[in-house]
Amino acid sequence: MHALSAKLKRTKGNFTLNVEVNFRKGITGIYGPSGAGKTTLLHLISGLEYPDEGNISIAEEVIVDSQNKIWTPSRKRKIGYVFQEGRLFPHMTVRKNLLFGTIFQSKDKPLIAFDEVLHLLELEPLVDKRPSQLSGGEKQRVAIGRALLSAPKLLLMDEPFSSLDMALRRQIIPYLIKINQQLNIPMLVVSHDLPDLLSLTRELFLLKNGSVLGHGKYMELIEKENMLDVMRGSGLMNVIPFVVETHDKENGLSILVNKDASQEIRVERELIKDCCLVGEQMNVSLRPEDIALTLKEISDISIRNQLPGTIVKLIRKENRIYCIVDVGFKLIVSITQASQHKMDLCEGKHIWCLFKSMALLVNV
Ligand SMILES: Nc1ncnc2c1ncn2[C@@H]1O[C@H](COP(=O)(O)OP(=O)(O)OP(=O)(O)O)[C@@H](O)[C@H]1O
Repeated sequence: MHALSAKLKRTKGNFTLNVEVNFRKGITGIYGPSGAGKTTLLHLISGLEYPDEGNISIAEEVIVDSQNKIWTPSRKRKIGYVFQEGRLFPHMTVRKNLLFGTIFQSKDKPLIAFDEVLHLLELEPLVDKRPSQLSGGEKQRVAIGRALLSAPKLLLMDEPFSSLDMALRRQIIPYLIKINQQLNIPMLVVSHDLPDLLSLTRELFLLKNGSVLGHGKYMELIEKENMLDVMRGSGLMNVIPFVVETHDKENGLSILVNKDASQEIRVERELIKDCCLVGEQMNVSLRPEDIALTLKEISDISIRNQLPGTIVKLIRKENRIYCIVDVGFKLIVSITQASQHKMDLCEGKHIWCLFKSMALLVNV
């Protein structure tokens, strides 16, 4: 069963959005360049804009159908919408801002109780403050809490990170992951920042010029050339889930393991001091340009991580070659054309991926 299905057409000036979407539960990242139609899509789903034609169903319930003249107003759609800048009421305390969400609950069973929202988003110390006394990340957490208290069947977030600096982004992401794990609702998160989105989800929906370019797992999309082109714009990244296996304090290293791959894969990361206990799960980012390829394992070298793999795809973009390498999970590696020629790299070739322990960036 699809949590959200829609077929929508909407023209604004020279721009036309014409899409068919089917979203499941869990987090989907809506990604695309500026002007692709991401916000328009969220506006149509939430009822802030009318489609010229089309239909929308949430959990199999039809809320819009232009042919049959069905139109459900925003407040009755049971959709939580978190705007870029939070949009809290400045004259109300955090408590009152949160309680505002509950007036939209209608007779339905709440998705989550008020106290649970406080706990989930760690808002207890903030309840008597006003928005002007909060940081950007705290405001964003209150806005998310308010949306959850409206008992939504669907949560929409438009650029939830863009008003936050890097440190605050890192703080918000675990809350969104917790919401996803604890509440069984679909979440659509719009962002034009690919690494941010990948910290949340690998499930992406790509839009360009008002049309759907692709929908699926990041690594599967990346193998398609036209999609790689779009994603290159905001910085391609490998984002891999790992669990902390041990902290080797003597050698200043943390050993991380990925058990989802076809075989267990261990990597070494410079000691992660402040966060992440043994057994904790985390996303680790690795830039495609921080991985080197060699034809054999190298023993006399300071690079700690050396993973054997097979090249499954080579994509040439200008002077750069993007190699998709299967090391148990797929990695995207960026090298120069000169290196490809020198090493005679081709699809199916067995190679080693080398990266320094310091190249692994810990997200959450
Ligand atoms: N009121 C309007 N009249 C005419 N064109 C509009 C109007 N509002 C938006 N557009 C155009 O619609 C297109 C899609 O805009 P939209 O805001 O949905 O894109 P987006 O993908 O969210 O972009 P961004 O990442 O920059 O926020 C853009 O080309 C924009 O210029």
